[in-house]
Amino acid sequence: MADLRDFPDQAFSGVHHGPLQAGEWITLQDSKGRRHSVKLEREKIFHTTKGGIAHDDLIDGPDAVVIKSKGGVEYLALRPLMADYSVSMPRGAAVIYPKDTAQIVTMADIFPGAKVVEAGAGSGALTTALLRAVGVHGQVVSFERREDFAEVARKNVTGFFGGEHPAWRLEVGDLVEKLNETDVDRIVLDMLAPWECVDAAAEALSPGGVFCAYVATTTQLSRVVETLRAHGEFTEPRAWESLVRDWHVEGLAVRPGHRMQGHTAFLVTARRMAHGVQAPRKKRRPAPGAYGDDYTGPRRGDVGEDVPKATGSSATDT
Ligand SMILES: C[S@@+](CC[C@H](N)C(=O)[O-])C[C@H]1O[C@@H](n2cnc3c(N)ncnc32)[C@H](O)[C@@H]1O
Repeated sequence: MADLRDFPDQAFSGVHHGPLQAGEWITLQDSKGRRHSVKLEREKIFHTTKGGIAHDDLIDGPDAVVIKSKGGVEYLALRPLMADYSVSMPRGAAVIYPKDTAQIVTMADIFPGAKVVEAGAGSGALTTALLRAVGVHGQVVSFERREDFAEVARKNVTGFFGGEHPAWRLEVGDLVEKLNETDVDRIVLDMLAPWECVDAAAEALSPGGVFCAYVATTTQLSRVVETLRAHGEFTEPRAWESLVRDWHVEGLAVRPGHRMQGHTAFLVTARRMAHGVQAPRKKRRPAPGAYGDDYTGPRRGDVGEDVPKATGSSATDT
């Protein structure tokens, strides 16, 4: 095995320099912003409605050029950034989009040299970002229970880094059954039922380690948060979502774009307490609709110091 100290800083960053090479993926973008991912191959033609573009006209030339199709239409030819690659690569399972990947890398505090566990690997979009963040001196162990998806992830991740990333191990199987790592710094879960993995995650995480789940629906969100609370040895979970809106900026016409990246999923993070140490919990009122027969405390709509007065007249406010 190679000595990791021999790797230069940019080894396995997925960033290429120098002339475009046969076998590389590039993005061709037309004047309307439509993008096409193209794998450069000798003697191949990229066909457009306005004539073809010969791959050979790009191979051995510089990155970031304008190339014309035979019919005279201009295309911008660029090496893709990681964010471009992750949304255009072949998919098995749905991928995490760059807006959420960015949140995960920062808010789950993925750092160079970290030991990270991830499930499920799906198509490998998040895996790519995790590997880039931990670098060659870190470790990412990805679990994927579907063999066909694991294969897609393997191809996408090695395709991006131009070879097997030395910090990556992909395990085919269920995280709950196969996870036997310890001293894990961060665990990131993107799956249907992350609450089923809370005990296994707690066993694997170091004190202070970060648990992060990405869930699409409010019912999943509620279940994972309540499971973390019930476990006891996690700090109070934090839940949020991010919405991204581009702006149109042209002369005096400066306004929000008409479309935005709205809901994709919620993120939940919590820190692992030391083994045997319970996190202090704020006293909570039962959620509306959860009053038991023997409950005599304040109810929504009561006026009290800690109970906001109900406004409006929805059915749950009565
Ligand atoms: C939405 S996909 C993950 C996509 C991935 N994060 C990406 O960015 O490409 C969810 C994946 O989790 C896998 N999965 C669900 N539960 C799992 C478990 N307990 N252990 C391992 N993989 C699991 C599913 O097979 C599926 O491929």
